[in-house]
Amino acid sequence: MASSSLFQSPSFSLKPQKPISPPSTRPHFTTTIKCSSSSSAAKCRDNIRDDAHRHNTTHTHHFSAKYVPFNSPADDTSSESYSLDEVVYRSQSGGLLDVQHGMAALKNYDGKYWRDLFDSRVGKPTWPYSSRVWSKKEWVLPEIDSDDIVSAFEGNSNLFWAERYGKTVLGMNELWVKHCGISHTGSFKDLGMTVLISQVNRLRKMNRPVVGVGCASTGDTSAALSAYCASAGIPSIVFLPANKISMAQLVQPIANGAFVLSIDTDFDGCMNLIREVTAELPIYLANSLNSLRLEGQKTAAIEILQQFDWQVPDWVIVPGGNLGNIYAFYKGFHMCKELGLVDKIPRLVCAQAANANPLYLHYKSGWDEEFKPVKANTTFASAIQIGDPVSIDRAVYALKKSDGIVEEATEEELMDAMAQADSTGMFICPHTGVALAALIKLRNKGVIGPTERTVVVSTAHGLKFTQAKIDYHSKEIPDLACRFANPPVQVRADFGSVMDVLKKYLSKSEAPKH
Ligand SMILES: Cc1ncc(COP(=O)(O)O)c(C=O)c1O
Ligand SMILES: N[C@@H](CCOP(=O)(O)O)C(=O)O
Repeated sequence: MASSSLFQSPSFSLKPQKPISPPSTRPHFTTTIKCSSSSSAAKCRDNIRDDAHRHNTTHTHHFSAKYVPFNSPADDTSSESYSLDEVVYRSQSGGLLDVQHGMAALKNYDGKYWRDLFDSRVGKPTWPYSSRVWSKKEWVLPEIDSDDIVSAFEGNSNLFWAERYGKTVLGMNELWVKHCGISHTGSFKDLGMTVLISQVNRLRKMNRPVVGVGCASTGDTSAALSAYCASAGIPSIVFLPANKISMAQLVQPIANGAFVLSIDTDFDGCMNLIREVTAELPIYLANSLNSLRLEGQKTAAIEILQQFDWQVPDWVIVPGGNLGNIYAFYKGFHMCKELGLVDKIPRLVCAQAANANPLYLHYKSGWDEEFKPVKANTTFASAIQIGDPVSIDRAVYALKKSDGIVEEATEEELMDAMAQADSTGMFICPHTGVALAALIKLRNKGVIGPTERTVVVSTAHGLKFTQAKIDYHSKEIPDLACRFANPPVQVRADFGSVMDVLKKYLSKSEAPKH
């Protein structure tokens, strides 16, 4: 992408680095709670993990979960299944797997029980339930010992009422943005990675031969993987497509001590390589091909319902790349319906960049033709520059079951949507721009109505993608008008010059409307 002359950026070499040693064993994230002077010695707590141990707050009622081939009938005991303690990513037929929960045991408790239980855990410094992923532990990894959990108290992300953007740009009263990128490593990947790395931690304590954890990445999975591994003292290995991820994303695994391979290919090439490598070496695969990740990511859907006090929104729009997340959202909503917490699920929209739109093309064919991967072209939404998504079957299933829609956004549409949203007080990533651009199209077509409650899922923090914003506001992007660019004004350092530009600016700006 174009670089800017208006903004000065610090120099940082993208040259491949010397191999970095894996991090040594370090303590996990813990929060120390000091004893008040009046508390008795018996009540005095070292940390919340020890406290949970003492009070056995991690009791899980013997719920269970296992891997089954994706789209297996629920509670089918006759067919292929695997313990979550096995290292397995594919079914015997080579298809995807899914984590299947023992629904009969979960159904012994009604919807109110689950709503009250989940609500009761919000905002308490209790291990591991302070994490909004682990506050749903019974529905995520019911059998893991809480001592094995590696958590940064993920989830609890802002569900933001986008009042001004909704009203002025879309004529909507009920536009909400779920800021999943306001999180430990700046993307929704933390939700899945806490689950996957906790399970790896458990496997390593069981002396299973897992020497490290690896992924291919467009920048966010690698950031989450390296942070959670570093926290648990587990080596991490990341395969990155050279020069295709942002500087802020690149520096994350470097800083967290991952072994970073910068490979001269695209994401799909990296994905093929990590699959081959993890089939040969005892390196555990951390991409969403591994269905454990989606167990954490599905809690974002449950959290949205909880934040709406268990009212169901009409629409949820999710930007899609490797296509695990759209299924994770479906699964979270569907479990809430099946277990009686709510009585319906929202319609889902998957939003793709037009430069990397294999799902959109498949949808436009009426799902009829066989899915064809594409060669993904460069897009400012670089984290979804993916042409051969591993979770295509999961995504199609989720969209069919939720009466869903797929929309696409051109570079101009996604960058304008991002810039316009930023101008109303957000600071979103280009992928969220893709989702907002999809929403604009669906509003213009009358598919989404003005009063329908709509949630746009913001998947990463805007601060990871500052170069894209700099390029836009510098108006340095070929073929883009950059309609909402707001470049800084160069002015001489004297009072008269400053007053001149200020008067010009103020004469153009509108008086506030009351
Ligand atoms: C910021 C961001 N948004 C959206 C996505 C798409 O998620 P998924 O691959 O699960 O479709 C990704 C990763 O692919 C991402 O990093
Ligand atoms: N955007 C992702 C791409 C890989 O997706 P995953 O969910 O399969 O790990 C990234 O940040 O790497």
